Amino acid sequence: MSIIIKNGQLLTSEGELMKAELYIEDGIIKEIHDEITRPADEIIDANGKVIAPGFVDLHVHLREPGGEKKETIATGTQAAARGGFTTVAAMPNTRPVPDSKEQLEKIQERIKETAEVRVLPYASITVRELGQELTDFEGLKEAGAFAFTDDGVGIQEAGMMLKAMKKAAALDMAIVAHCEDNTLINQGSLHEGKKSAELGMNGIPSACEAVHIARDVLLAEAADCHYHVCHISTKESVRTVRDAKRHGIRVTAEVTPHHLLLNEEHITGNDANFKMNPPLRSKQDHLALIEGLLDGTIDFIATDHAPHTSEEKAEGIELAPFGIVGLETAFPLLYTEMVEKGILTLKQLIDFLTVKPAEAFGLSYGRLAVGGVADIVLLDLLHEEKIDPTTFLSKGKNTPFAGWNCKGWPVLTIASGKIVWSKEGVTA
Ligand SMILES: NC(=O)N[C@@H](CC(=O)O)C(=O)O
Ligand SMILES: [Zn+2]
Ligand SMILES: [Zn+2]
Repeated sequence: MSIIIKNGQLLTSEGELMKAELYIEDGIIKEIHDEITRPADEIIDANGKVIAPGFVDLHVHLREPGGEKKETIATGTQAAARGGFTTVAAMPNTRPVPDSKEQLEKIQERIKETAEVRVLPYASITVRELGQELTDFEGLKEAGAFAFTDDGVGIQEAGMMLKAMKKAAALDMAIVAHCEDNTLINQGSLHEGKKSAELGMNGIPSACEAVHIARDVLLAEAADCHYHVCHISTKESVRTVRDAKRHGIRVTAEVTPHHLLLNEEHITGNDANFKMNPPLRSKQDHLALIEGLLDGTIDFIATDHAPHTSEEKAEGIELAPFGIVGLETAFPLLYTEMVEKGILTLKQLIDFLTVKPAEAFGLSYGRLAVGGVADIVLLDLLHEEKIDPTTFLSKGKNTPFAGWNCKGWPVLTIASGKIVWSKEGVTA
């Protein structure tokens, strides 16, 4: 099976767009030139489109097994493909939790059978994510675990975290942390600040996240472990990661599109589509996250795609579960709100969604290179369209961005040399 992408535009390392054509065969990029004149089974006209590496999202919830009402590996990876993502790492807060070799092998089977794009499954740090007993790291690594995390809940005890980090370091694996101290949650559903006061709701203080990061960077230093911070959200957290990096500690961090684009002041009424963990923080936190991304403190962007049913989200802010979807809106939102507004360049944004997450975890994906795997997205930077959750391929429609007018829509996605999604009328 061979494909030629004609008349596209490629970003140079200097960030300039230049005309380019790609020849793909057997899942591999075989040629990149300004013009390619050889036959192929399929010809894609990319006139006016940017050719970028398929995006890499190292934080998604696919909900299978156990949460199939919210999402499945099939629907979640269809949503990924539509959003331009060709690699996603799936969180282990499923039922059952992938906390044994057997459970992870079952998930690998389902991925093989039903996934549209590459799925890297996380394994849990502790049995059933209960924080009491470490899982079988060796067995889970053998079964193909991407890294270890108890996402959804923080590791409460420093002693348990240190043990996990030492074991992970010995296996050259990363510990990926949802940073939340249970004694500081305060039964909150929003950030403790202006909005929680205004709505008369309990708030989650910034320290709830930052104390775990401060503790964990010291533990990572002691264990010489790669420690990764999920969905960083406060200015104190950014400061702590920045300081740890300065001291040579092996820490990386991700930020979500919603924390880059929103803060508590955007929350309208009692709408649970603004409820996620960590919560939307203050305007100052919001600005600190952008600054942290620009100065290299924060390594990359991950969506934390967290689908829930409409019934669950209709319960209002205090009762609904935490989480919003992100795969199908990440690029258009970030392009429109950050690139068009001059906060990031197009190259910076694409790097934060491709080569940066890949580099942080030593993955070979997220680059366009001859001899490399053909993971590609074509982007239409000019086409304007409003975000409409009813068109989502994800089962989750829970987004606070409905109705936002965006440019920069993915129009065709190729994963491992196979067209996995295309906008109507775009394929040859
Ligand atoms: N982010 C969220 O608000 N929710 C996530 C859990 C998590 O990422 O901590 C979920 O699983 O729904
Ligand atoms: Zn989390
Ligand atoms: Zn998550």
